[in-house]
Amino acid sequence: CQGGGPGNPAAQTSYIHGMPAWVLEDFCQKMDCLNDYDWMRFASYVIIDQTELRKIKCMEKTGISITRELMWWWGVRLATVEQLLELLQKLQLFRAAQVILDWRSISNNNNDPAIALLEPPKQETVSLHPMENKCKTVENGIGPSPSPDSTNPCSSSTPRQEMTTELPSGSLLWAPREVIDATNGFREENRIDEGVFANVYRGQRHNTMYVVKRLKEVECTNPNLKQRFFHTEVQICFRCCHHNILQLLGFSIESGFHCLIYPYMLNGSLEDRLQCQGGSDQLTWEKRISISIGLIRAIQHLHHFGILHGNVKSSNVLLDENFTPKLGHSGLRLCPAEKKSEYAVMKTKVLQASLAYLPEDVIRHGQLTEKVDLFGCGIVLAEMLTGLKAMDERRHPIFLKDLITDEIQIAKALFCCKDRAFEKLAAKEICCKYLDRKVGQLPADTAICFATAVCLSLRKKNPDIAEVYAVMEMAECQVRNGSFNNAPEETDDETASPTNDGYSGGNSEIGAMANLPPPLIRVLPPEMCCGPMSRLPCESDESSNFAWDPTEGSACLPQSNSCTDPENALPSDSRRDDKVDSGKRCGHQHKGRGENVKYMALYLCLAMASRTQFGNHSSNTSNSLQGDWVKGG
Ligand SMILES: Nc1ncnc2c1ncn2[C@@H]1O[C@H](COP(=O)(O)OP(=O)(O)OP(=O)(O)O)[C@@H](O)[C@H]1O
Repeated sequence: CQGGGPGNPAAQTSYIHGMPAWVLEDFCQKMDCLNDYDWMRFASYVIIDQTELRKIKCMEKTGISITRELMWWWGVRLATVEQLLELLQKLQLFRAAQVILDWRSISNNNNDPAIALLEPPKQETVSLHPMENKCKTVENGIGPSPSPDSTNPCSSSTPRQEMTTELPSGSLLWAPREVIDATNGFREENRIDEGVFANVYRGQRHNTMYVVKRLKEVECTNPNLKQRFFHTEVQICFRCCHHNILQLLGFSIESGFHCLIYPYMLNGSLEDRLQCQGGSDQLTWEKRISISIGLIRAIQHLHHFGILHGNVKSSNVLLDENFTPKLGHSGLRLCPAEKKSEYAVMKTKVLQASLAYLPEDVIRHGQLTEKVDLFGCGIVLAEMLTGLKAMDERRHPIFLKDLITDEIQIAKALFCCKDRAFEKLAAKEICCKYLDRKVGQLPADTAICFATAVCLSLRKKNPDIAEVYAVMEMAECQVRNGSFNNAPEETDDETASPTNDGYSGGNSEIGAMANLPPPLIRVLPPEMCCGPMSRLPCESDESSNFAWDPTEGSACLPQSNSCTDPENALPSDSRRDDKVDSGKRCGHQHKGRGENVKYMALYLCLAMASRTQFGNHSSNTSNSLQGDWVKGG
């Protein structure tokens, strides 16, 4: 907003979206006071599509300023202030026009022809009767006559009261009775789940399945909070019409219950499908990649409209019958939680539920930015890539985000800080160690693309969703163009050779990845596997090159062989069970992140040795280190 305040010049601002907030506020107030007829008449010039218009009009029931919504709709379509003034003039809505004129006059920009055309009214009185208003102004000669179209109410002697507050049938506003009928009176059998803020019920109406989210009574001192949450949710839903965003089909706000009605997504949540809840099949790699792309698109769309989601997590990604992802939403995250104490309870709940998807700084400062959504998206992508839960109390570390960020940190420490290539290295490491082996084979370059997208999403500084999208698109392209076996692998004896493993990617980004040194873990001595860094895979055969084997998912196998502790010998099929738990099996509790740092220096040395091996380092120390390690291994 260029205006910013009443004293600021506004001459350059010609788009509606550039109007200062105080002007818009005043304008909306004036417009919202209009009777239905006048308002609808104005709105129908702005939005021709009746469905769109109905959606906005519907929001009036929730207490939202419908003019603001209308202006938003028009504003994002780059409507100009001149167009708005012209329309106001045509419809003789002088009070509202005056607000804009006053603002424009501050900037001494009265040369504008659109403004010159519009004479402010001398005595405008707003009648509750639509016709009265219209005819009076014309009779008084205030302003030019509206265009003589057939719908002009003043052209007819009989006032037409076609505008009513009643919505056409199929309204988004459900009567409480309809909601109760659809959910069998909110019967327990219809309840799908209990979210943090709402109970979720399955419902049926006219042979269509719905999901009814009934908001819980929130333990909060502010009675308006629920109302506000509801409004935000409705606002987001109406503003965000996108293939990958869950559509709001209706709402009900009467009789003490607030319900939001959505389409029923046949395949439930992504979280449930990744964990094969109810015995569902594993999601194939194709599906996982296309879900990732859909999710990124949804977030991009929201951000494009200036909306932050704040609650991106796999349980909020719903899958329809074709496994098309639909991002569900929770407007609560839009509450300025840091400001008011009454949000405290909710804030705590939000954090508890979403810790696994939030970056550290947000947990500490509670500031919601676009970065937060991308971070959450990155964790969802990581869940799909690894098949690991975002939070697992039986695992160390509990949070998947820590697992991934540790890898990124380690890779970052190895490279010069400014070198972006560390993300590619981290991606490779992540694939080696944590790629979901239950799903079947995934070409190495595709897997690394996937993992790179995860790393890019978790960037601390300037993460770029477009970059994440581009990398995932690359992965999708590879999947579409190449054929690979997606069936879960039964045996683990097929090891890809470096020549046919997909690393020869030519000039592409993937090709660039191919030039990276193989995972650093290959130079770890076996005893390290049982040491505090036992979470890092190790390789017992020092003479072998790194060979990508998606069926194994790790270059360090067989882990049991390389451990000096015989108790750690695991049957091959139980190895993957919980890779991150391997330290425990080795008789060592996995160390916390702080402890990891202690070993970072050691790991760094190893890494330097590895880089030397690939011609990146010429230090003697490193050379000798490398020699020692390789010999030692
Ligand atoms: N439209 C839908 N179709 C099918 N299942 C749904 C739908 N919406 C929600 N669910 C199911 O209900 C669960 C709970 O949804 P809900 O969005 O209320 O809670 P949540 O995402 O776990 O938490 P939060 O309240 O923080 O968003 C989902 O994980 C999903 O399994």
